[in-house]
Amino acid sequence: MKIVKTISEVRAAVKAWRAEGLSVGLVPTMGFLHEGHKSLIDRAVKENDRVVVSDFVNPTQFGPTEDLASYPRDLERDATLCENAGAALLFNPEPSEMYAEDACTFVDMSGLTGELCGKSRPIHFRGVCTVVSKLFHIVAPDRAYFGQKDAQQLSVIRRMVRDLNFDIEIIGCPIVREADGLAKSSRNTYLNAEERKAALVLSQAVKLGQKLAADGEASADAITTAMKELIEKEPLARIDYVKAVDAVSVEPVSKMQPPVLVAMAVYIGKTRLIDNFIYEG
Ligand SMILES: Nc1ncnc2c1ncn2[C@@H]1O[C@H](COP(=O)(O)OP(=O)(O)OP(=O)(O)O)[C@@H](O)[C@H]1O
Ligand SMILES: CC(C)(CO)[C@@H](O)C(=O)[O-]
Ligand code: BAL
Repeated sequence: MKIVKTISEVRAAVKAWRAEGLSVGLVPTMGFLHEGHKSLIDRAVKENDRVVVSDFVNPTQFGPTEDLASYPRDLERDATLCENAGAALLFNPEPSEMYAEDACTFVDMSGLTGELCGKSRPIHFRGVCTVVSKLFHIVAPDRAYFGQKDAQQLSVIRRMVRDLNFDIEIIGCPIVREADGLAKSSRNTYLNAEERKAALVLSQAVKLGQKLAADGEASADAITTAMKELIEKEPLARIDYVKAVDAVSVEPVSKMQPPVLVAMAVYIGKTRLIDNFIYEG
């Protein structure tokens, strides 16, 4: 596996593969890779001749008071995981390689981003759409892989690909969890032992919501209220949002008319974690 830092090196590698008629998969990440990322890479390796993993903590998707500076990084460990998983190329650019100092073109969306993380992090999806568009242009993959853990991101990327006619298949991959249920996340490393225990309240709320929906509760409000009540019992937890939305339009729903995305962001101490489930009926 090659580790490259420039756009021209990525383009040269992809051009050579294309000349051989090979297919290409892309797994965009912000690094500090774990089993969740590995599940995306594994799937990409199965479905494509060559896989590119991007490892870039994208500054434009972080708000001014967010954790850009402290976001965990470990390129060496990431490279080992990617190589063992069978990736062909790890793209780890510096911010200056991705963004000219006078860059003034961004990809923004007027829908799908008004609720959930888009509401709490107002510039977030503009940054995500911009960097993912750039990665799509740089790598020009056949398929790109995203986790269901970032459910709104997946809906946003699907819509962007449709609206901007990217000729790329978007593959959504299921949430990978720790043995006790906590969704794997690079930000879990911020948690101390007490917070790690408290963080279980997110997956417990997911399980409760799933059970209520499966048992036939038709009111989205009844489900999210029960989930909030459970989370509020945990003293270290502070709810950012727990909300039910249409999984495609990301607009709030009152009835559990599938497909419904029930998503949450919860602070455990200072760490903001997300989790969700989709009710398919
Ligand atoms: N537990 C997981 N299961 C499945 N996919 C995941 C999981 N965690 C992250 N991903 C996916 O990996 C890709 C890269 O995500 P990212 O690098 O932000 O990882 P992360 O661990 O979610 O980090 P963060 O702490 O920022 O939430 C995204 O498509 C994301 O949805
Ligand atoms: C898609 C992504 C790599 C864009 O920076 C990021 O938002 C992430 O890791 O989910
Ligand atoms: N996986 C989402 C990246 C972020 O929180 O910025």
